[in-house]
Amino acid sequence: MANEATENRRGTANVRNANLTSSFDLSASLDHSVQTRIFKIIVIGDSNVGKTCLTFRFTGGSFPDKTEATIGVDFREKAVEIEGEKIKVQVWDTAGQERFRKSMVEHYYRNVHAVVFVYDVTKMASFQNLKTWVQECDGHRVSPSVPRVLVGNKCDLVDQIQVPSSTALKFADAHNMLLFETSAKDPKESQNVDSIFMCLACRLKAQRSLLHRDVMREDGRLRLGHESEPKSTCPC
Ligand SMILES: Nc1nc2c(ncn2[C@@H]2O[C@H](COP(=O)(O)OP(=O)(O)OP(=O)(O)O)[C@@H](O)[C@H]2O)c(=O)[nH]1
Repeated sequence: MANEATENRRGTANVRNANLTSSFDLSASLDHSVQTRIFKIIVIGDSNVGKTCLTFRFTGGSFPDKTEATIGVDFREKAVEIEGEKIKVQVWDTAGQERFRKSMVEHYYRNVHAVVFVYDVTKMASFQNLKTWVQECDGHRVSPSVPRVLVGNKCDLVDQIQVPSSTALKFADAHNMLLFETSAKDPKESQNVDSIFMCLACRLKAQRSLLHRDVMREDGRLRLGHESEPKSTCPC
């Protein structure tokens, strides 16, 4: 069971597909002072799509009254508990504007564990630009096996939606991503926003357990014990 340590809420994701690859290289950072693993998740996409608001909603549980364009990067962290393990989810809210990201891009992608691509469902251009964001990510040698999710934000603006779910789903499928359609603004969507990050955290934890088990298999000694580990209960 995946519990959020700070709020004890569970989210059910508005997930539109589920075909992520199941193995990837994960070497989560460790906060040595408290022996807590840290998962680094970066959030990228055009300026104004709502990256800051989504990260705020997840880490602080609210929608900010006012935001300004992110310069460089903002870090936000949230302590969560997954199957009894305390984990820090470290969210890197990156700048969408080119002039505010130039000097930081290398840092965004270094040792990243998961990537969240965001577009604005009311701005077709922000969806079309996703291919550029994917190229940038690939160009920084982020392994294709690092989990990626696609988030269509601002679903509360129902009368202004320009990007049909079916179109977004095709893109997500083609790029091996889960698709979430949600709103950082609508409080009713709060659990869905949480689910984006909790889903990734659960996958990262599960993948790491798999790697551990595989290592044990190679030396043969703990094989049976690890095969009987409980399976992950990832919300997606
Ligand atoms: N209606 C609605 N507005 C939103 C939502 N999320 C964000 N906004 C608004 O969209 C604008 C941009 O939000 P930000 O979170 O600052 O966007 P960003 O992607 O971080 O922008 P950069 O920092 O420039 O990359 C702000 O005016 C927010 O209030 C949402 O879910 N619904």
